[in-house]
Amino acid sequence: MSKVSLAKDKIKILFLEGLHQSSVDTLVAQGYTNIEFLTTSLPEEELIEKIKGVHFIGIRSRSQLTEKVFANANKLIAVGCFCIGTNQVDLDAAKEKGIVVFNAPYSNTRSVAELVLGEILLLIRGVPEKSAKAHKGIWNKSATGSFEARGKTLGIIGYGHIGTQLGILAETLGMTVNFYDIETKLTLGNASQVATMDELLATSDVITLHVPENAGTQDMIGANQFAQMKQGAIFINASRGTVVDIDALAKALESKKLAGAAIDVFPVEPKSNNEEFVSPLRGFDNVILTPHVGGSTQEAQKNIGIEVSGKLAKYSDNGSTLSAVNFPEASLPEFGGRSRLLHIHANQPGVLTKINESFAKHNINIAAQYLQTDDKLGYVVIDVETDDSKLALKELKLIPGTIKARLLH
Ligand SMILES: NC(=O)c1ccc[n+]([C@@H]2O[C@H](COP(=O)([O-])OP(=O)(O)OC[C@H]3O[C@@H](n4cnc5c(N)ncnc54)[C@H](O)[C@@H]3O)[C@@H](O)[C@H]2O)c1
Ligand SMILES: O=C(O)[C@H](O)COP(=O)(O)O
Repeated sequence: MSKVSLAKDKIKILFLEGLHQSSVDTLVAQGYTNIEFLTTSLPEEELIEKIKGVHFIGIRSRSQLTEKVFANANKLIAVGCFCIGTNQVDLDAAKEKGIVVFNAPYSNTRSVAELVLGEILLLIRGVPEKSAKAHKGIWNKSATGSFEARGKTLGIIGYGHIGTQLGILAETLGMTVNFYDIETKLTLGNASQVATMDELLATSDVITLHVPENAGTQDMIGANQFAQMKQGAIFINASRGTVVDIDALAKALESKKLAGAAIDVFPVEPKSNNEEFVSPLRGFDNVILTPHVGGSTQEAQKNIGIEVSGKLAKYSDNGSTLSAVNFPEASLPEFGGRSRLLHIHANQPGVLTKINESFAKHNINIAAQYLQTDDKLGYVVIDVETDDSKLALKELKLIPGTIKARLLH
């Protein structure tokens, strides 16, 4: 058989944003050695040039994979988001081109929960302000505005992986944990779900956000919501910058409605460590500002590298799309001595029948076949004898509705 599948060392991989070394090691250990590694994100125009000819791209939260970028991604097979959030990727545009997107849904959960827990303890004691004063030579030994976390109420908005883990940790400090979520959630520990966000805002001593960025969460906390909070409440956002109206937050701090805040994410974030951080929140001594480092621990980054590179390698090696965020999920067995073909098509009636008719016509024996669909896409995986694979690929490409057809091996 002449070789029509791509050798592993010909598969071009582009990693942006300084991924952990484990991301590279995991792929190299599986034979994928053609990796370009950049430490920064790229502006759209540069990315458009750079992505041409790339088969796999790995990013974190800063790289914007827009429709325009995907339109120029002539060889792209899959995207690895080496983080939780996938809002930086136009998932529909990727899907329309048959490009699978993976992420790491849990690997940095604990790191964010620990950071927020630490911030709660520091803010409730007024430590950031006292520390800032001490640095200026001001000795402010006083218990005014300084409290224990024990017995206080933590209000969590978004009770998902991070929110639940934080809730458990906060309970060990003796905090009462309430949460608001648009879904009815199984509560962990002694947490209580409240019916409305207004109720949560009005009853919490500390409010922390753990929602994703989407149309429903855009500016969900603004002047109206700050007005409903308790006088002297503490506010934390380590979710996404677009969730909070940052000018309204600055006003709530200026007016002393809030006793303090910790903010890790911003509506506009510097593209690299060389760019200045500009924000109306600079200069408040009672505000902890961190440069989007909620998930930036050695443990999280190492695990994310192994997890997401592992998913990319598995998709490349055997077609598994398990835990893809924009694609029908298929968990597939190994294909032994045969060849495996992948066929991604628009989910319209009759595609599988046409494939099977075409293979029958050409006497291509199907050893195994798997089909997964969602509202837009159909994903068929077919194992055939290696001698038939080249013809099978040619026939697959002719099926109406085909978005991508590939021979894995
Ligand atoms: N600062 C960081 O470095 C960092 C690290 C990891 C994750 N994040 C952000 O944190 C977010 C949450 O992470 P997660 O793993 O807990 O996600 P998750 O998907 O497990 O949980 C999100 C929860 O928010 C709820 N939700 C969605 N819309 C809501 C709304 N309008 N009101 C109330 N609840 C709503 C969902 O039902 C879900 O329970 C991520 O989407 C990501 O953007 C930031
Ligand atoms: O979505 C996430 O996991 C966090 O926002 C972390 O993003 P980062 O990898 O860019 O730090």
